[in-house]
This record gives sequence, C-alpha cells and structure tokens, in this order.
Amino acid sequence: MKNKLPTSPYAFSELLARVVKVCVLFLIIMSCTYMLLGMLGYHPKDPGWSHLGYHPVVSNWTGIFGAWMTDLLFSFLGIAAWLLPMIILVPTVRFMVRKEVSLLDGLPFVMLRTFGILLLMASLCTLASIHLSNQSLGFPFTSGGIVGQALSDWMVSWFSLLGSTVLLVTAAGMGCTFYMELSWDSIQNRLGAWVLSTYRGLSALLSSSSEGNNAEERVSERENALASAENSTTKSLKERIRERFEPNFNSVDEEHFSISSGPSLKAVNEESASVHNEQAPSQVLPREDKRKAVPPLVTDIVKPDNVRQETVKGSLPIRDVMSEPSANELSMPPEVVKAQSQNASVMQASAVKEPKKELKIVPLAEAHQPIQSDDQDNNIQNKERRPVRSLRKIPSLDLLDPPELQTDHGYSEEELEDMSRLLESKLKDFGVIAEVVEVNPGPVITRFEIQPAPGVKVSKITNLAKDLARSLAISSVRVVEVIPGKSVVGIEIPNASRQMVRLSEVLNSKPYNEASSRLTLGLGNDIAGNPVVANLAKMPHLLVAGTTGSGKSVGVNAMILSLLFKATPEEVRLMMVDPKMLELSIYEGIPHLLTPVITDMKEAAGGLRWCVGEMERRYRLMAKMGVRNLAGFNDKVKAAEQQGKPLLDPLWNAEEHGEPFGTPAPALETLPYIVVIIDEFADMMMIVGKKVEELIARIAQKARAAGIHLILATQRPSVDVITGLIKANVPTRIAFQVSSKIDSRTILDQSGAENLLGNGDMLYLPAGTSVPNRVHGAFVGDDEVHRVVEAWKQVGAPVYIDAVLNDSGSEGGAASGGLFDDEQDPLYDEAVAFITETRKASISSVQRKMKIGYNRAARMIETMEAAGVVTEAGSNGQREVLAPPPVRG
Ligand SMILES: Nc1ncnc2c1ncn2[C@@H]1O[C@H](COP(=O)(O)OP(=O)(O)OP(=O)(O)O)[C@@H](O)[C@H]1O
Repeated sequence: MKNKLPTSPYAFSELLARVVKVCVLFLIIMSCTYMLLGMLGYHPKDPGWSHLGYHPVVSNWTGIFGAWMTDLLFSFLGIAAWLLPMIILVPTVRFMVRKEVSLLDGLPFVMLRTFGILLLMASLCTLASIHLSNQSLGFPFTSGGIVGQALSDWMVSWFSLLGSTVLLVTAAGMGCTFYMELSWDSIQNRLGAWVLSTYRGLSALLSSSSEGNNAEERVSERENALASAENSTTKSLKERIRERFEPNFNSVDEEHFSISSGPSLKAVNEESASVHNEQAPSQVLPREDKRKAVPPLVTDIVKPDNVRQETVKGSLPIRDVMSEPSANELSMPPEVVKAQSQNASVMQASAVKEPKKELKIVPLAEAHQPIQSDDQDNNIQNKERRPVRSLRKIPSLDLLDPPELQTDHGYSEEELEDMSRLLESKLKDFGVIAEVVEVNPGPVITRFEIQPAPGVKVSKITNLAKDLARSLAISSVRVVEVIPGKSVVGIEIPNASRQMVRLSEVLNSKPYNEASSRLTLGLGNDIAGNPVVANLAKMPHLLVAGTTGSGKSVGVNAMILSLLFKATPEEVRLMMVDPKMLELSIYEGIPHLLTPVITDMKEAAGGLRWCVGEMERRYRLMAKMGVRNLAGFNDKVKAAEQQGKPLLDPLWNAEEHGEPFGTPAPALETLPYIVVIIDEFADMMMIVGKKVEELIARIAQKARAAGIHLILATQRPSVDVITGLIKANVPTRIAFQVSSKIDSRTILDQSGAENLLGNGDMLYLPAGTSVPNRVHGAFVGDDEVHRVVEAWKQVGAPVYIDAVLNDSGSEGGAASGGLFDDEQDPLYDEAVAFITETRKASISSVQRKMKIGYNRAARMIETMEAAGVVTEAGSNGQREVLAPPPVRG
C-alpha cells in the first residue's frame, strides 16, 4: 500500500489547506483576467455605476457585471485602474507559491505591500488628474478618477502645480519601493546594462555600415566578444551551481539561476532555504531568519581561497570569475554581487578572448639606428691623407674620471609587459586606441613603440604627453612622432634609475677616436647607449639652449674638452666669451686661447669684429691660392713645406708693413680653426645691442670655409635672443630641457624639449634635418676640467693676438650702439684723405698708417663704404676707391 491517503486529521487539514490555496490562487488569477478583459471591452455608453447607460444592449464583452465593475474602477481610479489586475496578481502569486509561510508570518509583508499599493495608486491617479486630459480617454470623471480629482484639487491648492508634481513623483517612487521591495541599485544596474547593450548594438550597426572606420569596428567587435564571453562565463558558472544543486533542485526553474540577469543569489538563497524548510517543516522561519539561515548552506560550496588576485592591465587587481563567490559576496546584496561578477567576467573574458600576445622586447641597442657622425663618411679618405693624432703631445684621456660600473639592469620582462598594458589602457582612457608592438629598453629611457588604430592622429598622442606622464605617475613622457623606417609612434618613458654618461666613455669610443676632424665634439650617448659625436666643421655653427640647471654648462664643457683632446693650439684656437665670469674662466691660460677669456661685452663685440676681419683676410688668401676651404689651404701649405718650397704670402705688401720696398714676403703658415664660444649670448645681445646680431650673422654666413665656427649658448630661448637672423644662420641646434613648448619651438622649430629629463638630457638637431635625436649628455665635473686645463698649461702658454681686443677699449659708444657707425672718429677724416690719396682701401694699411687697432680701422672702411668713398669688398676682398683724391691747397 504505497500510496496511502492520509488518515490522520492533521494530514487531512494539511491537504485541504493546500487545495484551498490552489483554488484561491486560481480564482484570483481568473478574476484579474476578467477585470482586464472588462477594461479592454470598456465602452463609455454602457450602463454603469456612474450613469444609467444609453445602449439598449451592453457592448462590454464581459457583460453587464463587467461593464459596471469597469465603470466603477475608471470612475474612482481613472487610468490608474489599468494597474490593478497586475497589482493584485503579482503579490498573490508570490504569496501562494511560497507555501510554507503562514498568513500570520507573511502579514507584515502584506501590510507593507498594501501600503505601497495605496501610495502608488493614489499618487498615479493624482498625477494623471493634474497632467492628463480626459478628452481622448473618455473616463466617467477625470483621467485620474474621483480619487485623483479630489487629491489633485487639494494638493494644487497647497503645493502649486510644480510642487505637487514633485511630491507625487516622490510618493509614487516610495509606493513602488514598498510594493516591490525594490532595490534601486538593481534598477540602476538593469538600466545600465540596458543602456550598454543598446550602445553596443548601435555601435556595431554603425561600424558595420561605415567602411574604413575600423577603430570603432574593433572596439565594438571586442565589446561584443566580451559580452558573449561574459554570457558563456556566466553559463559555466550556472552549470556548476546546477551540478551542485541538481539532486535537490531538479524542478527549479532555470531562471532562478540567472547570475547575470536577475537576483540569482537571492533566488538560490530562497530555494535553498525552502530545502531546509522541507527537511524541517515544523521550523517555519520568518523571512529575515531565513536569510540568516542560508549562508551556512551556500558557504558550504564556497572556497574563498579560490579567489585569485591577478594583475592584468597594470596594477588593476582582477578577481578570477571562474572561482566561486566569496563569503564576503554572500553577505552583500545580490545586485552588488551581480555587478561585481559582471565586471569581473568582462575583464576575465577580455583576458580569455584576447590571449596575451608575446610582447616583442628588443633592447634599444639593437633597435636604434646610431646617429651617423658627420665625419664617418669621410673617414677612409681622410685617414689616408692626415694623421689621426697630432704629433704634438695631447694630454691623455686618463685625466677624465672613468665611467661608473652599471649595476642597474632596468625593468624586468614582466614589468615591461605590465607597463605596456598600462600604457595601452591609459591611452584608451584618453580616447586613443593603440597597441604596444615593441618595447625597447635603454640605459636612461625605455621606448614603447605603439601602433595607433587607423585614423588616430599622432598629434593627438603628442598633446597627451603631459597627461600620460601624470596618469602613469612619472616625471615626463616624450612622444616621438616619427621613428625613421617605421610606421609606429614612440613613447619614451624614463627608467626608474638613470645611468650617468661620463665624458671619458664617449671620448674613448671608436667614433671619437677615429674621427679625423680636429673639431670633433663628444656630445653623449644616444637612447640606445651608442656614443654620439658631431663634427663642428660640418655644423658649421651651433646653438645650445636650455633652461637654467638643465645641463648646458656641463654640455659646453664637454664640447670644449672634446676639442682639447683632439687638437693642438696650432690646429684649433679658441675665443671664449663669458659674461657671467663664471663658467669659462676656468680655461684661462690654456695655449689654445686667442685672447684671455672675454668677460667685458664691449671687448666681446671687438672680438667678433676681429673674426670678421680675419674671415675676410682668409678669403683673400684662399682666393689667391686657388683653394676652396681652410683644409685645402693648410694641405697646400704643408705639401709645399714638405717639398722644401714653402709658399710665400701672396698678400704681402712691404710698404704696408713699413718694410722697404722689395722686402721678400714671409712664408705662409698653416691656419688654425677658430672656435668662438659664447656662454651667455643673451647678455651680449642685451648689452651691445643689434650690432652683435649682425656680426654673428655675418660670421655665420661666410665663416665656414674660413674655418671660423660659433658655439652660442643661452638659457633664454626667447625670440628676442634667438632671432630669426640668428636662427637662419646657425643651423645646428641643441635643446636641453626647457620650460615650455614655445621655448622648444624657438630652438628646434618643434616641441619636445619641454619633455626632456634635465641633467644633460638633450635633443640634437643636425643642420638640414627636421627629426631631432635624443642624446643623454656626457657629464664632466669641474675637477676633470681643472685637470685637463692644468695639463695643457704645462704644454705651453697662450700666444694672444693683441689686435683682437687692443682698440676695443676706445670704442666708447659701444653700449649706445655707436660702436661702428660714427664718422665722428677724430681720425676718420685723416683716414679718408689717406685712402683717396694712396687709392688703396685696405684695412691693414689704415691700421698701420693711423696706428690703430684692426677693429677701428675696419669700422672706418665700412663707414667709408656707407658714405660711398670706397666700394664694397669684391670676391678677392679688394675695394676700389671711388672718391677723388683731396685737393692740396
Ligand atoms: N650630462 C649630465 N649627466 C648627469 N647630470 C648632469 C649632466 N649635466 C648636468 N648635470 C647635472 O645638472 C646640474 C646643472 O647642470 P649645469 O650647471 O650644466 O646647468 P646649466 O643649464 O648650465 O645651468 P645654469 O644656466 O644655471 O648654469 C649639474 O650640476 C649636474 O649635477
């Protein structure tokens, strides 16, 4: 007798209760359906509670009862009546299916919901009465019914139309919350999910329709992939929970387990609770207690240890969604758990969907093309022609401090991988879709080569340099727009610890040692650690600028020492101008100096003027010798010496030198290169004025062939110092760190120097190029400079050329701009008389005749040229005298 009917009164009453419950449920469902049909079939002319009716027959499908009932509902509630069937049905069904809860236990909840219903209905009726016209609706009274009408009249008189609306919407929200036991979090989540899916759908639609917009297409594809991966992840989690619960929950509806789309955990909790309850019906728990009772059951399947922290995309910790929910999560509201699991699954899915690509890590030493030294192409021919080292004793490079042992090995592969992902994600935050395709670690910086998505402008990335630096929490980021030979953009990020480049390292390198030019400068190392040397003879003039403390003076010192380790005083002579009386005074007394280090700006102008005169003399000499440059001239002189037939000075004029007519000309000697180094060139511009700019421009235009070169340094890279005239004539530039993009543009005609690291980090822009090379400047300390200076002083004392400065002191009006243009020189008239008489317009003859310095004589000749007394110098440097000789009375 397996299926015995219950015989005890307890068993019968239980059966009866169950049957009654089902019947009541059925009745309520049918009543609500009837109500709904009645409302659908409503006709205003049917008889009803509010009127007798005009139709002989009732039109409502539900008969006269239905017509009456509908009329009653619409009369009282207006449009809100439509909600009634739903409002009755939903809680009833919920109450009925939860079979274990007695009416008494559920009473507080019923009351709460009822209160919610009343609040919701009343506020909806009133809102409808206030804002909806009844004309098209045709309800017996108003669109909000009698209830709405009464409440709206009262509320508007007290709170005005706007105030009532605000209050009613609030009341409706509250009613809804009570009625549905609603969590606004969950609404927010659902709304968010809906907006997201709509956006995905739309963007997928748009991207598929617009060809060429591949960037968006990739995003939307990726997002869709993430979404599907998310679903699949959710599903697998679903399946795993199902496996756990299968024996107990065979009949439980699939949707109760929907982790990502509903209050899944809550459903699981409730269902788990009911399992407990079935095991002990006698222990019916109120709802709150049930919740407390659930965790032990569920924690039973949770392994909190499985929660794995993974660092993907930099420092973002992501929980592995494949692990089961943590105990913590179980105490959270289900919506929060859902949101977290969604986030985590999206991230996990991205990791699953996009398997980590092997990041290509190529050290800069291999990836970076070393900067070609100007001298290197000529090396082979030059080596045959000239000895690489001068016979004269040049101090040993041992005087310099040796390079330090490099102990830092930079970033590990893992760190580089993480940084790449972080960089990608930060770029994405700023709206730039790009992929790191290669990483090049170097000794000072690491370069990330990124491939931007099609359509991304490189200027957008450049403009993000500062924001990127901030968001990556590093001092600076430099964007390299063009990497020769590649289609990628470079992002240069400083290493945590920087390796110092020592001058000894650069000067001991092959490129410096093999360079034949006596004007080879060791600048530092490139980003890959290769030495960078440059030939000043090819530059042929150099402008160095950078903010104070950026490493300019150290850089200039490194250049001067490069010259001192390469050339003897016979090969290179130096003129140093140091308005600050600080930086270059250290070189006082070395044999290379043409004059003592110039600190007086008037003398500096005189020095420049001497250079102009020397330049013109050299041009004349070269013209006579039929050579095109100083190297050619020196070669010819040396060759003649070696053959035992020294060449005689072709410009020799015995009379001019006060020698008797017929005195043989002296033999020609090789001419040294002259390098003029001006440490703070802005000061000179300020003190002496425009004339300096003109002189510099004049030297810069012509001096290359004559072997005269300028190195101009300034800490004020403004347009009044680095003028258009100077920029046009000084084509090679070095920018150390500057404070703004504008300063960088003034120096290099492009931004970038504002993102340098300081401490000798520089951008070197060779003449005729537009892509600057980043160089980490060579460091040389003051004590090293001292040692080299002392060594040279031991070799010999300087032979100063007095003419360079000897008459500059008499140029009283220099500061006022009257340095070169006064006809008021007391000797001017005498000089004009002398020239027009002898018909020889030569500076040296005026110099000798008047017993004045070169500068003053040259100035007089120029004034005569301006006055039309003499012509301008021809290609051979000669001038014709135009004015007639003075009339002798
Ligand atoms: N190549 C380098 N490597 C490492 N550190 C350097 C380098 N060059 C300069 N520095 C550091 O920067 C400091 C400032 O350098 P320097 O005096 O050359 O700057 P500056 O631009 O000439 O400043 P100012 O215009 O005020 O004289 C130096 O004392 C040194 O510590």
